[in-house]
Amino acid sequence: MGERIYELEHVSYCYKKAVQKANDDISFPIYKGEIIGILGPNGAGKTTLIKQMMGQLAPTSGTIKFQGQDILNDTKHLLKQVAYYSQETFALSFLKVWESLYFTGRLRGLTRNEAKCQTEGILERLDMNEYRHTLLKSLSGGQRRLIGLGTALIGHASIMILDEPTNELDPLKRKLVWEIIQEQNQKGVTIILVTHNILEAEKVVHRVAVINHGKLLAIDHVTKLKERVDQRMRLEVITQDESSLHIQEQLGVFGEIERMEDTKFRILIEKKQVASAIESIQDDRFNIRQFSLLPPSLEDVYSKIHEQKVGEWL
Ligand SMILES: Nc1ncnc2c1ncn2[C@@H]1O[C@H](COP(=O)(O)OP(=O)(O)OP(=O)(O)O)[C@@H](O)[C@H]1O
Repeated sequence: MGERIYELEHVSYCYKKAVQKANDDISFPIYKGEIIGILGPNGAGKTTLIKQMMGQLAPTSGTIKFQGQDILNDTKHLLKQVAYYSQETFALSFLKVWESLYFTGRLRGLTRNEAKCQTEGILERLDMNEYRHTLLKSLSGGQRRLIGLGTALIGHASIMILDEPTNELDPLKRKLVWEIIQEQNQKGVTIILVTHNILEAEKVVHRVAVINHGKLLAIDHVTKLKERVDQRMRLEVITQDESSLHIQEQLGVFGEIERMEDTKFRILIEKKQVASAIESIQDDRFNIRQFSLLPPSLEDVYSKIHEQKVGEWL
């Protein structure tokens, strides 16, 4: 699997006065050059884990090694190599957009010229040139997030930790961010990504770690995880309003059916029956407005993992 950049060994964290641990005995490695997604519901412990990986919180127990050394022994070494995109950008609120990028670059050791040049490149790439003199606090939530990503990009760190980089972004900006993440990875940057956007993340991440209630529930390559869920194809159909009342029974003959919304159904179909099912549903009596055929997805994996007992997917 290659060089281990991070090694988490039995990492736990308990906030003062908290009843439950925010992280509970988490162990896994992160490899050089990968994009690893850390998934889990609200309050699962993802941000706490990342703050520990940045040396901002010391584990209550367990160890986090960065390039073989306990990170708490040398956080300066870590900070030179890891760019962290946090959900909180308060510290930069009173800077202008260009200043937030330029000074972050200077803090990462860039010369004036390098910082200036990279600031220009990033403003261009993020399509934020027209806001260069605006204070960060006066930007919209999504625009602030983009500049937050910009501050992670400047200085060419070899590892990027991104906490919810697509939150609050419109579809085109989300697409841009996923493209930038892939571009960075192709240049050799290791990317650790926290996101709730499983559908979109699936297209870029190599491995995922799923956590809930502070515990690691699963960690593996996306393809390996997908092999462990129901392999039937998902045929999703949207019917015309008037036919939807009886349609469930009729469509049910093709496979296991689930009503997702009033006129939207999902049928699990054996691969060999897909062709005949698609031909049949086009008959007028089904009144189908739209259909799509999907293989098992990371979202299916995610749902399944949460239905099962802790430890069953490890
Ligand atoms: N500063 C804090 N003091 C006390 N408890 C905290 C603090 N920050 C987080 N917690 C608690 O720790 C647990 C994990 O929180 P964390 O922010 O790590 O979750 P998360 O997975 O990042 O959630 P989200 O997806 O909502 O951002 C939660 O129960 C949360 O209430």
